[in-house]
Amino acid sequence: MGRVSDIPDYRFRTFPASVSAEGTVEPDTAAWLRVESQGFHEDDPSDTALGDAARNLVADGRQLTGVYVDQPLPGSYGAHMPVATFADFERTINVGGGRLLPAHLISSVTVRPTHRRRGLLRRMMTESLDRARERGLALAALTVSEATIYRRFGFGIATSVHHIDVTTDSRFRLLTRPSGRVELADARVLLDIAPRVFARFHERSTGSVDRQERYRWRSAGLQSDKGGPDARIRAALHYDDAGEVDGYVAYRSHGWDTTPLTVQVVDLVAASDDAYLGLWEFLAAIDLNDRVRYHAAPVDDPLRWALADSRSVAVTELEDWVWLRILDPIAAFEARPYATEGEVTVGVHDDLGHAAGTFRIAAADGFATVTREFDAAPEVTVDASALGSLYLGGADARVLAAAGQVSEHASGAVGRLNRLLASDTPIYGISHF
Ligand SMILES: CC(=O)SCCNC(=O)CCNC(=O)[C@H](O)C(C)(C)COP(=O)(O)OP(=O)(O)OC[C@H]1O[C@@H](n2cnc3c(N)ncnc32)[C@H](O)[C@@H]1OP(=O)(O)O
Repeated sequence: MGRVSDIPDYRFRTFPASVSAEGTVEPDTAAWLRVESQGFHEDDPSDTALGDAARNLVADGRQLTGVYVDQPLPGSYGAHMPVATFADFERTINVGGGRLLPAHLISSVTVRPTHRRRGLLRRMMTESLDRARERGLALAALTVSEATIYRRFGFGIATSVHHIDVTTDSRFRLLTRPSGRVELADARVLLDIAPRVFARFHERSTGSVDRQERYRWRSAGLQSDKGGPDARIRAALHYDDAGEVDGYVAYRSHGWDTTPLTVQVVDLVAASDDAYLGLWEFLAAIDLNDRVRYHAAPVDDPLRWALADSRSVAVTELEDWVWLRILDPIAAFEARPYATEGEVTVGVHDDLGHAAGTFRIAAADGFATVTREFDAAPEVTVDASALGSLYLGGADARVLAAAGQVSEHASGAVGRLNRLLASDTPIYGISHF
């Protein structure tokens, strides 16, 4: 063993999450999950929670990266417990017009406090992005704990949500009645229904990221954070006029000791505008309750416009949600739709190289041809992070220019870029990973 002050040699290992045919969590997966829980200040997982979490990772097809030290100090965590965790897996993102583009999702990033700021995150991230690029993926995405970490790796805020508190007293009245009706259900039906309703939401909502396995189990009240069932979860379904379920809400009461009495939305998925408003009408009708709290409402929320008193909705927070990283500008910008015609030449700075270069985006008939330019001067310049923010149309190029994140080299180019990339539908997703 070296001197205790020495920085140890690190061993990086990437392996698939694994559970045996008999249901036993494979030891490396179990150790990785225990370290991840510690990194996010969660309880050390019970056997039930460990089993649930491991099966979810396997169902997601997650690749786990662990960083190991071979000779840990005596009495400290053993060599099987990683000092850092990282996971990646593949899911689609709706990039507009119902086009679903496969993307590289990154989550579960933790580094033990005793090993931080030695470049472990940087190495896990750069190697993961390299693997994604080799597999031909054009986009990477993550949701973040702190907004200061990932810009340096080329990620930019692409979608946002509002946290809202809705007062459900007599002022809550919809201006028009949504079609269909709502009925209560045993939350366990969501195990099957939730993915089907979500798939319809995913296809209609630009910015939506396909969901990981855990969502349906949690919404069905079958997996609490501590493992095992969550008996407080309740559910309601929205039926369209043909009797088909096109929306659901899973919710729980905060209990009698909360003032005002509060119902928390755990998950609300609507595959139609009527389902969204119908579910809100239901939530507002719950008796012995004064307030409904929801932490993933659209920034452009139809509820506010649907109410006789828009002040029933209080926005308590604007949260950055999905951060996008363009790995292949040509494939990414040719995959999304375009509502207008036009062209602009964009220069991209990218410290990691993936999106670096000058690209001409020329859009016509809803599609764009994107070409790499070697001689043409860029009309605007951005870094990779701003490119990720602009990609879906969720960020306004004029606003990013005012913020110093887009530089204009040809008069009017920022306005042209903004018109070219504007989305013809609101940008909204409800998956956190
Ligand atoms: C997608 C997700 O999973 S989000 C969850 C992120 N995880 C957490 O918040 C859990 C608690 N935090 C941690 O575990 C660690 O502090 C981590 C993962 C954030 C950082 O890990 P480290 O190994 O210390 O990062 P590393 O040494 O590779 O630093 C890479 C760069 O990020 C910077 N950085 C690291 N952490 C932070 C931070 N919290 N805020 C701002 N900058 C940061 C470093 O200064 C360094 O910058 P540079 O390379 O440009 O000089």
